[in-house]
Amino acid sequence: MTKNLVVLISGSGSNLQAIIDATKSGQIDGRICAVISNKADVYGIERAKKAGIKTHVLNHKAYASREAYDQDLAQVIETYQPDLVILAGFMRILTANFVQKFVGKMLNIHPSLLPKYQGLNTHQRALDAKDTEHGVSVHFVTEELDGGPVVCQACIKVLSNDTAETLAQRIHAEEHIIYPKVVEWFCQDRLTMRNGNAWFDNELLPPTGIRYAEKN
Ligand SMILES: Nc1nc2c(c(=O)[nH]1)N[C@@H](CN(C=O)c1ccc(C(=O)N[C@@H](CCC(=O)O)C(=O)O)cc1)CN2
Ligand SMILES: NCC(=O)N[C@@H]1O[C@H](COP(=O)([O-])[O-])[C@@H](O)[C@H]1O
Repeated sequence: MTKNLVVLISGSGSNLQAIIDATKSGQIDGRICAVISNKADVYGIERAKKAGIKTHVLNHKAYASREAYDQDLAQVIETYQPDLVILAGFMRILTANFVQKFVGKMLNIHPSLLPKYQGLNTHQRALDAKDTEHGVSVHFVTEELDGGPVVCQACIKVLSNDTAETLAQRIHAEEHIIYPKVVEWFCQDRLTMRNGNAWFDNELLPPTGIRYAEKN
């Protein structure tokens, strides 16, 4: 059964575009019912409009508290009765009350090999630590920031001349492959979150999830 998807963004929306393309190609058996951004004038909104997808802008700066924002955000999302909420570069920390409404059906993509480098500025942190490998993780969202069970990771080698920008470019390429793939699995009912763990085809996934092919 085609799943209802709602995508949350804050910026360029290249991961949104990858998921739009994957729904249009039939890779993902899902329909993006709405795209919601916490920032106006971001290219991700243009991408959604070009694809004929309903858009909402909920500016967090217009709210007195994170709780108040999250209450309105949840209300908008729930009107679409989503089977899956997809955070695609959504840059707001979500409250426990919000997460509880969607736990087990909310995914995030994070630009590090979790549990390394939860939070922000992951590429520079990997360079500063002189890591030889870096990568991206797709995980279920829980109250703990970037601490939810990992579903899938893609790994890249860090090159001697890499900068945060060149790492981000190469990580983006991996993101645009693994995020649509994970959403595809969820829409096939192959992926679940149970008791704080991620399960794939009824097998418990390891803490680092499924490792996508090693890439340079
Ligand atoms: N409760 C949760 N909320 C969110 C999760 C999560 O796992 N649990 N994932 C993040 C996504 N994310 C990293 O992948 C992330 C997003 C935003 C921040 C952050 O520090 N945001 C600041 C504002 C930063 C800004 O506006 O540039 C904030 O919210 O005050 C850290 C990590 C999404 N939410
Ligand atoms: N902490 C969350 C975070 O940093 N997410 C990162 O934001 C970018 C969004 O790009 P996009 O808007 O082009 O999809 C992506 O690289 C994603 O991993």
